Amino acid sequence: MSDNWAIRAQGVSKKFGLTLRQSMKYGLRDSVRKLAGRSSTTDVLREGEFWAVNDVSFQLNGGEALGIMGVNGCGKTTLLRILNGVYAPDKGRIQIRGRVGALIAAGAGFAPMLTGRENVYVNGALLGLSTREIDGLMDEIIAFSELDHFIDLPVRNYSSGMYVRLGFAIAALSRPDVLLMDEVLAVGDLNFQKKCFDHILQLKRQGAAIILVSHSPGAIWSVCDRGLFMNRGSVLVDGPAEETIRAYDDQNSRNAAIASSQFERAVSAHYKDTLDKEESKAEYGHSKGGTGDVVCTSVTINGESGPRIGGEFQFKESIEIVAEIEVKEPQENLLFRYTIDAVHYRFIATLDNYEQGLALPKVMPGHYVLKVRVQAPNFRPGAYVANIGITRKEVGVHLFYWFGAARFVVLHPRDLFLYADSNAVMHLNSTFELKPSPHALPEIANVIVDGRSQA
Ligand SMILES: Nc1ncnc2c1ncn2[C@@H]1O[C@H](COP(=O)(O)OP(=O)(O)OP(=O)(O)O)[C@@H](O)[C@H]1O
Repeated sequence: MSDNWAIRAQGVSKKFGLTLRQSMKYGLRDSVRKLAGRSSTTDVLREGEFWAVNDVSFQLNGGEALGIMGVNGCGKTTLLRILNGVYAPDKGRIQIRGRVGALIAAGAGFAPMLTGRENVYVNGALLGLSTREIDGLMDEIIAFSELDHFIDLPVRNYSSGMYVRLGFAIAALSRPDVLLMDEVLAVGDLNFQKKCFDHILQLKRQGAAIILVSHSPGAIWSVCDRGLFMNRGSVLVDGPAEETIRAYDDQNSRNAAIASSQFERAVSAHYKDTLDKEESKAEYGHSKGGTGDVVCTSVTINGESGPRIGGEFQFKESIEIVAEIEVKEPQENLLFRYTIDAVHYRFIATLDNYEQGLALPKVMPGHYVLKVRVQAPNFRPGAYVANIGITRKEVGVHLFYWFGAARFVVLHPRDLFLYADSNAVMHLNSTFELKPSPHALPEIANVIVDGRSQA
């Protein structure tokens, strides 16, 4: 194990009570037990408590940056607060070498009645700087934060962006050995964010250990070498930044699928009465309808080896959509059409038996299974929904429709995308080529040949 470590966390856990009342009751009880010299109950969960951070261990060396990702409420900020000494862990041990600069919540740690300048002195002293050192840093802090004459106004009048500017300038310019940054940087405007990231990278080059909590894959990608992906207080991935980003993307895709189906169920329940009567409400929630001459009783999406629990597929994995169909009256020129929705867009693709070369001039009453195989679909990682519509070719009336009939998730390919972008849904097969221009210097021409670097 390297001796250049700046942070060591071993089995760190922190629990909270679900209600303030309960937390206060347990807190009081624990204090009394401590005073009476009895063993503490901090390392077990009592009724109404949960682990906000659960058995987290990692080591970070000087000059390394660690990104922490995870959905809201998974324990990222609590972990930062433990590292910063705001919370004592209920279990486990933290060791930190050197001065810790932290920006965890906008405005936290500032006395509202004091001016920005006075707060710099207070915070600088808390960081262990002498008054002389703070004097020496003051101009740099004012210039970096771009607060100008606002530095002499009480901070209670600051905007949230101004809090962040001052908070970052104090934390990052006080020559920290460890810098802890929460998502709060996103409050600043884009120019300021860029300046902060440049400064963070500079600190890293100078040997500081950086921990950055962010929901932005771009921020993690550009700053961090390693990442932790957290879920419900625990670390599920501790690895290269790309692995962490992919785990986070995959979880977001799954959550989007679950949230959209829950939303749909809630709206369906709300509209249930009207739904049964109305026939042509083309929205989620009014999810099924039509004349009923043909009905589809189930839609499942299978992978190459059969049904997929959770509807999860690898990127470009072929899918098979299987529908159970009941035809109640003889039908001519039957048309089955699937439409696919992405998280932000409706109807990004349609699949229709006529377009795909299957004419159905006459279909007699009975039960059928409709199978549609899609070879290597080019959906980017994300969550998708399949809707089915059944009509006759020449008649516009829907015999049946079902919005949100099935959902599936395309997982992040291990080695292709850096991160998913929920606005981009299609992957276009293409080739990239980089060749030296005819005017290139001979050195460049020797390095790049047909898009491949040569040693
Ligand atoms: N002081 C507290 N008292 C009780 N519960 C708390 C407290 N602070 C955080 N929690 C709970 O602990 C869990 C983890 O919260 P935390 O703020 O660490 O999550 P997070 O991953 O930083 O979320 P976000 O991405 O929304 O910032 C949440 O369920 C939250 O409600």
